[in-house]
Amino acid sequence: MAQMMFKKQSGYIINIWGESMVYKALTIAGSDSGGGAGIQADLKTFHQLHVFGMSAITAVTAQNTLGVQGIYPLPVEAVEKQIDSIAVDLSPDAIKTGMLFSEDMIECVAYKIKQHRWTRVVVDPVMIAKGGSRLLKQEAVEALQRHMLPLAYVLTPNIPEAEVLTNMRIDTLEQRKEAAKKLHDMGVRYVVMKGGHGEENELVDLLYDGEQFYEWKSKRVHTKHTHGTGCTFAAAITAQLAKEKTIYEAVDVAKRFIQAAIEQTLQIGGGHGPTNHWAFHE
Ligand SMILES: Nc1ncnc2c1ncn2[C@@H]1O[C@H](COP(=O)(O)OP(=O)(O)OP(=O)(O)O)[C@@H](O)[C@H]1O
Ligand SMILES: Cc1ncc(COP(=O)(O)O)c(N)n1
Repeated sequence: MAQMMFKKQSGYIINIWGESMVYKALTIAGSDSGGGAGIQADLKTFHQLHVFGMSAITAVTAQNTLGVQGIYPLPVEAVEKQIDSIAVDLSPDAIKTGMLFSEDMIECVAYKIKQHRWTRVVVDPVMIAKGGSRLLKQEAVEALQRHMLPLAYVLTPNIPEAEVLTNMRIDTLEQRKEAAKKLHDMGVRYVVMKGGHGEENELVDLLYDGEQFYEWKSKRVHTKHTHGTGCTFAAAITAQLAKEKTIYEAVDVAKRFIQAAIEQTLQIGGGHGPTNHWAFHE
């Protein structure tokens, strides 16, 4: 869709000629029954950012704020079918991938992304849930490196995920930059390394575009209610890319989205509660 002046109305976007323009984003990820992460976080974020959300579910998790009680991967064929159904009829403007779980699933999703020639692809390399449950099998890490990184227009690792993907230890900002360069060399167009892990009061999210580094700094909110921060942040980037924003604009909105979602906490559940997807308004 061509970039043009527009205003928002009733959730979707009206262009200067009064025509409605609906931007669409697809998430290929796991379902979180608790609603704070995974597919549910992605769809809520797309909706709040005025993008029509679609999903292909890779696995169903029984999950709440206390942890993950069960993981039920879907057959690869079911994921292929969901993706094809969307592709033939509802061509997405941007794609996000989240929990992919197994080597087979990664191969299938990578094949489908190539087959449908989707290029605005945000890969969130989800590996381990907050409570410690594995959302990506150990033996599938290599498949993620080999098949997904070259397809990633944007990769959004947190620091532990960047360590696994680059096989290096990351303690300092310099090491984060070195890891971002490695990930770029592995085929990623834009690396967005999230700085949520750690104890510092100031968080730094880093963007590497192959030439320069850009930093987004924010104040750490001291709360345990951060379930789904990674998914929500990457989904906000995806929504902005669907609307043809640049990567810099997309990260900027995503950063403000997640900051508001963490600050204006909902305080639900007995454990790590979800973020507030209603908090940010564009
Ligand atoms: N306590 C916090 N206060 C403010 N911003 C935060 C906090 N925790 C995370 N963020 C922000 O949230 C986004 C996601 O970062 P994080 O590193 O937590 O991702 P993640 O590890 O994938 O998420 P999760 O821990 O939920 O799996 C980043 O923009 C990060 O800066
Ligand atoms: C189905 C599913 N996908 C992803 C995550 C990780 O969530 P996040 O890293 O955003 O907390 C999760 N807990 N459950």
